[in-house]
Amino acid sequence: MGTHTSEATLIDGAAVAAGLHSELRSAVENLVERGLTPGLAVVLVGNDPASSVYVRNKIRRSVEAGLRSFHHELPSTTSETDLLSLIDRLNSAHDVDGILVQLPLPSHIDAQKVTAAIDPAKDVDGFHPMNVGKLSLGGGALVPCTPLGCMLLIKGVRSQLAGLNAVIVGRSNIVGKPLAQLLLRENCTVTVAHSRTEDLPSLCRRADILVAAVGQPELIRGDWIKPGAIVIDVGINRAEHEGRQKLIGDVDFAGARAVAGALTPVPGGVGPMTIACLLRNTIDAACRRHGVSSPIGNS
Ligand SMILES: Nc1nc2c(c(=O)[nH]1)N[C@@H](CN(C=O)c1ccc(C(=O)N[C@@H](CCC(=O)O)C(=O)O)cc1)CN2
Repeated sequence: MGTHTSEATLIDGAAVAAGLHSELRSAVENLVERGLTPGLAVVLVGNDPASSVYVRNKIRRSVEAGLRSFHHELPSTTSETDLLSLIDRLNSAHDVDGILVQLPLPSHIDAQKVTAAIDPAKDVDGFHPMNVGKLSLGGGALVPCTPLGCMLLIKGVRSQLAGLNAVIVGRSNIVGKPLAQLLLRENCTVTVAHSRTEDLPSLCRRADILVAAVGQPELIRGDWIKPGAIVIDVGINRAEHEGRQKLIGDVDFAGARAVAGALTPVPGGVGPMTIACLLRNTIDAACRRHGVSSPIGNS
């Protein structure tokens, strides 16, 4: 990536997401004129405070974009059977194109069973085994929203990624694993690191693209970063600072800023892209279900 001397460019995820939202609003307008109003059903079980905020924002953004929005808020005592029968009804509902069950679910409910019960064609989270398989085989999948958002941000910095070394710290089904598939598809050399990886700092120093999705505040230090690298911080860790709640990423922001070429902040980086990509997936799912050409570009 050449010699690096200046401070990293900040990747403004909030601004990119705002641009995407306005593109999606126009796309929905276009579809409504053609007789199709995409519908998104959002299901929240329990009252986890962060999940409640995310769900509220998903509903607000869906309504702003002109989508039909369906909202199901269930108590934390809801049985797995009752949740599965709601999913059954949503699978059969003609006006529902996308179904999202907010995670995490209460511990008495098997999240994998719930995910697998969603019609893969309506699985706008991209978590169903059918979509996971299609993503790894290379086509036609609904792609998980956070990794999709990461890719849009990375490609906004650099459109050709072939041959670059990408290191993802974190192997979750929601972020690390699907993002590895997306980066492989771009011909990156991908390494997925985790808690048992030996000498993580040295591995990270080899990364042209470094993604931190591990849920450990400021784990990635400035001196773990290759000069000029693209650094994507997916971490959202909540901490008390002078009596106030503060969000901290998985990357030491100040340290990284002095070394990286481009860097996402927390908040305002990857997070806002997640909801924008959810709406994008809902529009895609609606177009596919109804055999209508999608008005959204493929970037
Ligand atoms: N069914 C799903 N559950 C969860 C997902 C998901 O993609 N599907 N991802 C996360 C939570 N999430 C969306 O659901 C999400 C996380 C963060 C943000 C966001 O905008 N973050 C802001 C900060 C907001 C704050 O104050 O907390 C930012 O980073 O700037 C949006 C959505 C787990 N569950």
